Amino acid sequence: MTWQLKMVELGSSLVTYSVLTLLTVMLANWFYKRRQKVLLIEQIPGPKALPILGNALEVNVEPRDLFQVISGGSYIWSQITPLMRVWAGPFPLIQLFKCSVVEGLDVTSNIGKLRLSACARAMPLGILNTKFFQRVVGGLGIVGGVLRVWLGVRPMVLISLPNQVEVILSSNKHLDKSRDYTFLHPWLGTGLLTSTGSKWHSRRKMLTPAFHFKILEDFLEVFNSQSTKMVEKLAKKADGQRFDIFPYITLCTLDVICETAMGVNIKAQDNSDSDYVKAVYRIGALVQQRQARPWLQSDLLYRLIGSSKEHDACLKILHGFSYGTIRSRRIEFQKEKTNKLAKHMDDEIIGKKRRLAFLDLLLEYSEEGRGLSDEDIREEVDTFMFEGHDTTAAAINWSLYLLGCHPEIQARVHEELDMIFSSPDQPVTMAELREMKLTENCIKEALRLFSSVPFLARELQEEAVIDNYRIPEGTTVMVVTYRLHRDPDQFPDPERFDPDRFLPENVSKRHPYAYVPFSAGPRNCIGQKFALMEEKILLSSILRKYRAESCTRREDLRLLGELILRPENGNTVKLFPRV
Ligand code: HEM
Repeated sequence: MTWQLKMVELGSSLVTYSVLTLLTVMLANWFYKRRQKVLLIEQIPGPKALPILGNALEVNVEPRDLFQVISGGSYIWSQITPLMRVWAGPFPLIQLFKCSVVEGLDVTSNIGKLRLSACARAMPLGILNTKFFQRVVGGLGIVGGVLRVWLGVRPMVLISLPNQVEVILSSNKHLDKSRDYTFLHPWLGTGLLTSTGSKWHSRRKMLTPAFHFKILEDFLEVFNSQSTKMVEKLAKKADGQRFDIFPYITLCTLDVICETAMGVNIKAQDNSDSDYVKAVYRIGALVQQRQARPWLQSDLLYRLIGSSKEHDACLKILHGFSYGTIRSRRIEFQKEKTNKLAKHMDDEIIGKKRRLAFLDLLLEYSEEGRGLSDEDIREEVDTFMFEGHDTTAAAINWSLYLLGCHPEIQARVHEELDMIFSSPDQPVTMAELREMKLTENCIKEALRLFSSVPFLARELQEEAVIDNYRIPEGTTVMVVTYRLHRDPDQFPDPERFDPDRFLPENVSKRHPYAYVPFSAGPRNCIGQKFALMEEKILLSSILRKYRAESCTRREDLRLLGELILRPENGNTVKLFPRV
């Protein structure tokens, strides 16, 4: 018996020993890999990072200051070297940007010292006037030319030079979105914006034809009718008094996207108090809040101390609306299919062709047996709702803002529009769209200075080499479009609003990745043609009737870089009827 007991004891201690050895080996392996990664990340200059916390204290600012933290912080370091590494806790984040010299900078080496006096001189540039800036400059004192950020234990690398951005955006390997997008999952699921791998590939292939210009042409009617309504609403405001035009434009773009994506006119311009409209706005703010506050990122903590109840209430309204629309369109779709021939003939006789919303196309794909469930369709429709209205609203507002600051350029746009249109109420067709060259260049230049989407982030699935820095797998790389678009080599005198930068002869001189408001490469914006058409129609419909004056000076602008980049205090303008 005793020898048997001994055998059992030996056996169990052998098991314990093996398990412990295995755990030790796994742990050692993890530490070794982690160490390798940290060593690589630490090659990239950046501010000193605390253990565990990394640079989390520097980035723990109000959401409204976060944009300045990233673009402003990157700016300081960019004076010294073009690549910046920041540790977001234990995670590094790297930013690539342009090396340029600011008067007063004391660059003692590639990793130089930034004197307070230099910072004080840099502040009037209007980019750096933030708490973060002062904290970094005052607290860290010496900064390397390149900024890497550790968000806790998470490394981030910020990039903003065209050749560096090309490495990430042109690649077929670096297609995965960073974990910051996961907070959109409850609303958007894994639709085109948030999905990865084979799901993203097959969806992208399926959805690309839905943005063919023949289909977009059908949407002209929606763009025209909704912009007419917006201009009517603005008539009451066109008395030379100051007002915030931002909500007028946003509600119009919301109406446009609802009608084009789901085929439903929610009349947001008439009823901005509807539950759906309110939920769309509120959920965007809640997602942003969560992204900016590390302690709200765990689901459990979000439930305990976050706004999860409000978040869920918004979701219920949003999903309820989308599913309701999908169900009723599906029933209609089935009926129509049965009566297809008769209906087709009716339409032919009265010369009318039914316009299809994106949802109808998805239903068609689903009926063709392409494996799209109602949930799959809902994900895509909600993605269009999310990506397709705030982005365009911001772009139109920024264009109008800049034209309102530059009356001489606005006068040229008025001249162009007067040449193209015989009356201010004439609906826009493809022919007029093609002719609005200066208007389009103004929109492009506004998107350069104030890109609706101010940052893009990818999580590397394999190592990337940027400017001889090896950036390990698992690192978040963030493209800071705001800085990229201010590269003086690509855009001389970068702060100047100059639509002629987009004349073909000037565009051809630039690096293909110098300008990426719609991202670039395989994961670029699928809706960019739609967006430009809509922007041209909405902006021109305002400018055909009114002259705009902006009430905020460029130097007084406060930027709010949340999911979308917008002016913190709205877009206050004065409108005057054109005679
Ligand atoms: C001025 C307007 C717009 C701007 C500046 C813009 C910008 C962008 C950017 C920068 C991305 C890449 C995002 C990332 O990588 O994180 C993107 C992706 C996307 N956009 Fe847009 N967008 C605009 C309008 C639209 C519209 C009107 C729609 C739909 C109707 C749309 C649908 C999408 C979708 C579905 C994606 C994901 C594409 C993919 O990952 O394959 N966007 N957009």
